[in-house]
Amino acid sequence: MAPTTVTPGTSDAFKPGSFTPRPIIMCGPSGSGKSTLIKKLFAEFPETFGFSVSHTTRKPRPGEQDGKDYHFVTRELIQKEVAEGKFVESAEFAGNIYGTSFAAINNVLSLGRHVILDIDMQGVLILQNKLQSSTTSAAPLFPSPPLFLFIAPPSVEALESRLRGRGTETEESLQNRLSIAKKELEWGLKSGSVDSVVVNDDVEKAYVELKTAIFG
Ligand SMILES: Nc1ncnc2c1ncn2[C@@H]1O[C@H](COP(=O)(O)OP(=O)(O)OP(=O)(O)O)[C@@H](O)[C@H]1O
Repeated sequence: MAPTTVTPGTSDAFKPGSFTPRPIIMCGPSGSGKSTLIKKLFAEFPETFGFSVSHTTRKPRPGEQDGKDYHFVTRELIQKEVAEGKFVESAEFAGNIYGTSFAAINNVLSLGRHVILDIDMQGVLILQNKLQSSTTSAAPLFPSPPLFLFIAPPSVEALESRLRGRGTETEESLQNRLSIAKKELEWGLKSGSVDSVVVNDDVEKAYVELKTAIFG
């Protein structure tokens, strides 16, 4: 049987203005297919989803615009704002700091779009902790509750073969990703860790499950 698809014109659940925009947190082991699924969502629903603009301390490349491609900031500023709790997550990569601020996410939500975030398990745990502490505070972190989704590979063996097939990893980084993946799977598949788990065996089937998790 052909998989059911959410087709424009047959449902209002994805039309701008007819849903409450939420942060959608996608996590799952490296190679589980997060980018593949996110790309499909943006291609099918370009008006429904938005990207948050990240901050970085690296210098702009030719053609890059401040506030559009990135918020280009100094190391001092981002470190201060991270310490003040203004960032959902931040990380140092190749000598530069990158991060996603709550303000960047809320900007997308204020445009009436769901905002998709691809965050690793450590980042999700930190965010879930912050959300828990913020329930007692007057200022919530987001205007609507985030949806936590875990994208799982069908098996660790399939994950390994996909990562090898992608051809982006050295043997060392592959082994490192696999050992982190085992811990992430243990956490993600445990009841209560996330709102929904999507097992990415067949990509089209996983995509339908993802849309059901988001649009209901
Ligand atoms: N259902 C699937 N069946 C087979 N291959 C898949 C499937 N889904 C994704 N892939 C392939 O697996 C590889 C990893 O997918 P992808 O890059 O989307 O993972 P990711 O979770 O975004 O990884 P990372 O966190 O490292 O960015 C890619 O080469 C992709 O084309």
